Order: sequence, then structure tokens, then C-alpha cells
Amino acid sequence: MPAPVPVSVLTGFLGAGKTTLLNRLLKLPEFAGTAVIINEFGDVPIDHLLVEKASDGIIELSDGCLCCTVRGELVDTLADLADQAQTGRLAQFSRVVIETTGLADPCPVLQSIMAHPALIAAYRLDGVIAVADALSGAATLDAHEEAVRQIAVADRIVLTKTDLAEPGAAEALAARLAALNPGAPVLDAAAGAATPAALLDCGLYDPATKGVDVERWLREGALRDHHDHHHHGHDHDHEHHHHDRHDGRFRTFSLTLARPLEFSAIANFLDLLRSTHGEGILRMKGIVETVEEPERPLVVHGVRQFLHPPMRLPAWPSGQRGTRLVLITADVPEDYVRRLFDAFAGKPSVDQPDRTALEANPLSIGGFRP
Ligand SMILES: Nc1nc2c(ncn2[C@@H]2O[C@H](COP(=O)(O)OP(=O)(O)OP(=O)(O)O)[C@@H](O)[C@H]2O)c(=O)[nH]1
Repeated sequence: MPAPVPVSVLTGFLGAGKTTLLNRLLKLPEFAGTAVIINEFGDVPIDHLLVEKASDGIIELSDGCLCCTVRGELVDTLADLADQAQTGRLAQFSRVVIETTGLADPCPVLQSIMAHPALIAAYRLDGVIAVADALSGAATLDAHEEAVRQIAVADRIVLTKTDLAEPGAAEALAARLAALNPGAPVLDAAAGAATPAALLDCGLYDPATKGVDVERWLREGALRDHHDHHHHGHDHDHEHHHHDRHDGRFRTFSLTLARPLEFSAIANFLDLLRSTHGEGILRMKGIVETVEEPERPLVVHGVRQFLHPPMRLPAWPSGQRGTRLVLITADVPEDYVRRLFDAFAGKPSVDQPDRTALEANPLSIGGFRP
């Protein structure tokens, strides 16, 4: 089996600058052999579309890229691409970029790549790139929950039109984006920061070292730094009051445990979390030290109710062991998740049901929503 092809999902609101960014990136050598899937043709054509049209919705590009609209299901398109490449009907591609329509919630796309049985062997999610423009980004975030969602689930955020924005506007938006999603670096396109090196390879696997890079994948350190910064002499809540009704609903936080967990404890924790708050788990990723195989970390990765089949790494890639989970959530009480995790981790606490009680009756912990 060939190695799974990395997929980048390019999202961002209408007119934010997705196509402009993509056009620029596709000219770079790092993007050679990229298959581009656009789920809607916008008003601004991709430069490369000066091409002949091949059968079944796939358009082959003169420079070896290929590009298609998603006429049917995204899953069918991706499965078909993989099939054609495997049977030699199509040149093997090294990367896929999916540009979502501006209005889309990217989670279903991530869910397909991560959890659809027809795709998990052929593809791996590399990362979500969200584009926000400095001119109208703040107003867009105020008006549209989808825009906030796109930022919240991103691995990288590209700030566009900073050259057109009023003085201070770009900085204010960048700060708001960082508060919404502390784990994602904000890259200024006009300043040349949106480079392939900055945008690609956000996944667990690092092609440069041919190893895994947990720190870069989880970016838990960035999360912690942001949290610390905002809790030392800085009133976080005060900051939130200035934002609109959407921002405060989205939270990114991490759960950690410095000793091994039984596999069944983590499995039941995730099951319970998914069944009580699945819709609100926009993304979840992490690495777990299990009692059963402490030398081989378990990698968990999911979107909403859907989990990528958990896999084991051959060894701990960095010195730090234990369990680290990063969750990006919408309308999920952080306190509930923490108490649930503590119960399964066996952390004693007054007036809290323990794991046995929870497995018998999930309602015994407050915060459950059907
Ligand atoms: N000055 C400036 N203009 C930009 C920048 N990025 C994008 N634009 C312009 O903004 C407009 C919209 O950009 P697109 O790339 O079409 O945006 P999009 O997100 O693909 O839009 P949809 O396909 O409608 O969702 C175009 O006229 C671009 O030329 C930037 O960084 N600076």
C-alpha cells in the first residue's frame, strides 16, 4: 500500500482570499503534484483552469496538478482519485488540497477524511488552513458562527488584506484569532509569512525527519503559554465581553495525566464524551500512555462523534510520556469534561462519582446533555 496522501483543508469566509492564496501556492515547487478539489467554483477562477476537461468531473491541469469540483460526494471524489492513481489511470499525486466553500462548516470534511472507511487507508489529514481577512474579518466573525468555527478548528490561520486594513485593525483581529484558537499560528500573507513550510505538514508525521512530531501536532505548549499569559494580571473574561456572542462558545483546552491509563478507561472516557457532547467536539487529538503497552503510545484523533481508528506508535518520540489530549469544543462545559476525565483517570475528588459509578450511570456527573 502506498503511504497515505496528506490532505490540507483550506477554509475561510467568502472573499477572504482562499483562491488568491491557493493560486500563489500552487506555483511553488512544494505544491508540485497536488490534487486540488474545490467544492464550488467561485467568481475568481483558479489560474490553472485553462485546461482540458477529462471524464467524470476531473479536470487535468497542464502543469500536472489536477483539479475537480465536488459534484457528488466528497468521499466519492477522493475515493475515485485514489483508485485512479492506484490503477495507473492518473498520475500519482503527492498531496491534496480541498478548498471549501466560504459558508461551509469544515468539520464534515475533516470527518470524512479521518473516519470514512473508504478513505482512511489512502489519506491522512495534514491540517486545516483558515483564511481570515483583516478588512472584514472582525465583522464576519461577529455575524457568522460558521466563520468562528472555521477559525476554531484550524491548524494554521492566514491573515489576508493586511495591506488594505486600517492601522491597528490587523493587530486587533490577529489577537482575537489567537484568543479563539491559541494553538494555531497566525500568518500574515502580505508580509510573506504564509509559506509552504509554515502551512504544510501540520500532521503527526514529519516528512523532514521521517518520524513523528507530537509537539508540533498537538501544539499544546502554545495553548499553555496563551493560557498562562491571560491568567497573569490580565482579565480574560473582560476580554471576552468585548466580543460577540459566538467567540465565547468555542474553547480549546488540554487534559493531561502523568501516569499510564488503562485502555478501557480512555476508551470509555472518549465514548462517554462522544455520546454526551459529540456534536460539540470540533476536534480532538492526543497521545495516551496505556497500562497495557506503556512503551507504545496510543494516538487518538477525532472530529465530533467520529474517531480515527486509534493507532500505536512504535515508541515515545520525545522524552515526555503520559497522556495529553487537546480538545477544540463548541458549547461544551470544560468543567464537565475535566471532571469526566478525572473520574476515568481515577483522580480522587470530593462529591464526584468515580469511574464505576459513571459507567453505570453517565447522568451521575453534572453537565450531561442528551
Ligand atoms: N490587497 C489584497 N487583496 C487581496 C488579498 N487577498 C485576497 N485579495 C483580493 O480579495 C478578493 C477575494 O479573494 P479570493 O481569493 O477570490 O477570495 P476567496 O476566499 O477565494 O473567495 P470565495 O471563492 O468567494 O469564497 C480578490 O479580489 C483578491 O484579489 C491580500 O492579501 N491583499
